[in-house]
Amino acid sequence: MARTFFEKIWDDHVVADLGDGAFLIHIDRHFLHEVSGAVSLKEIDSRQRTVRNPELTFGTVDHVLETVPGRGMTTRMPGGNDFLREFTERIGPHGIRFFGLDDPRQGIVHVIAPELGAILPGMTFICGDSHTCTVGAVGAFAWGVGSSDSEHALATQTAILTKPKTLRVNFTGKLAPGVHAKDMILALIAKYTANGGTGYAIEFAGEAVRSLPMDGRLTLCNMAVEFGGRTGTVAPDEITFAYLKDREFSPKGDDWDIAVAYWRTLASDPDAVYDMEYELDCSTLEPQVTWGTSPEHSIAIGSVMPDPQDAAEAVARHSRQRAADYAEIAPGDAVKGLPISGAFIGSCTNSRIDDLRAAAAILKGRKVADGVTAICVPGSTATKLQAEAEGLDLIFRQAGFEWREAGCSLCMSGATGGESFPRDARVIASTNRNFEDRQGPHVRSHLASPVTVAASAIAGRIADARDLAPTEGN
Ligand SMILES: CC(C)[C@H](C(=O)O)[C@@H](O)C(=O)O
Ligand code: SF4
Repeated sequence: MARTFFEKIWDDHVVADLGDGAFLIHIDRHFLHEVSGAVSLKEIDSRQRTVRNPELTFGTVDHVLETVPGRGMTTRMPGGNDFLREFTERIGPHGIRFFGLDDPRQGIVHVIAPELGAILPGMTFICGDSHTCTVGAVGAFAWGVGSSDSEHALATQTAILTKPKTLRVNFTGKLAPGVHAKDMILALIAKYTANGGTGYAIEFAGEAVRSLPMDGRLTLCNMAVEFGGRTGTVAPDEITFAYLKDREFSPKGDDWDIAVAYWRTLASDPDAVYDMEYELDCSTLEPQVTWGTSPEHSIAIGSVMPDPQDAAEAVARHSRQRAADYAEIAPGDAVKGLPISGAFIGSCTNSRIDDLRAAAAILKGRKVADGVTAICVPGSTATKLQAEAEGLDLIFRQAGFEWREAGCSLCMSGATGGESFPRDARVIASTNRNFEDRQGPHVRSHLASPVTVAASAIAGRIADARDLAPTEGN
């Protein structure tokens, strides 16, 4: 029978059918970070269990770790030191590979896993983190789990799961210059709502996806969870293979050839049937920006906030009104032009080398507006070193951006009292969540691509990078 790409991976990993729709699935790779990882390791230790396959398990520190230059193993998050201490003390004795503070392989889990070739096509991959779906971009089944599932996987190298339905999203047409993967996923979520992908293993397909480099594919899959999806994936192709070749944990020599031959068999059979199909035309897609408190509150940058009363469902009408009140924006207001006091380029959505290159191309020869705190936090130490080797850090610094060490940083810590923007700030961010208080108390976060964030930092207000006059060298 014809099978989809997802069904092929699924079939290859079922250990047992447990009945009532539940399956026992083998886990090929398991990543831990200091927040959820500390909890699952503590559980394992308190029950005196051993880790079944430490060689398939990896750990790093990213969430609460300070990102200012010259940091030590410190955090601003109240109680964060407990996570750092518990995690770093407990991980070593289990023989799990750990990329700590001074390891060039340290960084946000979802950024380092593909960079290291620790996630490969056809694999199953979990982490106690909702954005684990990011790494499905290399052609894997990757999903976020709770700390008890992570504990279960540490002890058994398996997870219990119901089989998700399959959804193919066809991004048709070609992207116009200045329009990026972030715009694709924001527009998709706005079109089909933040629950549009609920219950599905999502495969992103179509011409616009095929021509995206790996960093853009990772951005797409990162926000599959903001779409409600169990996972986001892109079937592997030549771009995937070229990206993975010679990475630290990628197969080498003959093993590489054998692996690629297998990976080529993974794409969906031509007559495979998906449970659902969605479509988004990329040829007319504009850069996106959010106005409210959900990624679903996304609009083309030149358009105005829609009337909450136009939403079909009462729940959506209510949540849009609440979001409008929180964001202090009214129906008919333009988002472009709203003054900002903060700009953040970072997070597992958009902190990879392509993101930093694209933002630097906008920042080169320009200055961040007075009154704007602009911060760039590369997603991994390796990305930071690569950017520095290319001189991108200088461009960021000369423009007036802070250039930080790798980690999650201002992406979420506002909600937990860690690194955050000041109360009431309006900021633009390359992150994935614009929830209330996410980046600080009553901070209003507008989500956009790194180029839109860079252009806005320069303008001091939400701006369209395509409107910038050329500068010398640009
Ligand atoms: C702390 C962690 C468990 C959390 C998540 O699961 O997503 C974080 O990464 C986030 O983005 O809010
Ligand atoms: S960068 Fe943000 S969204 Fe990504 S894992 Fe870290 S806190 Fe979560």
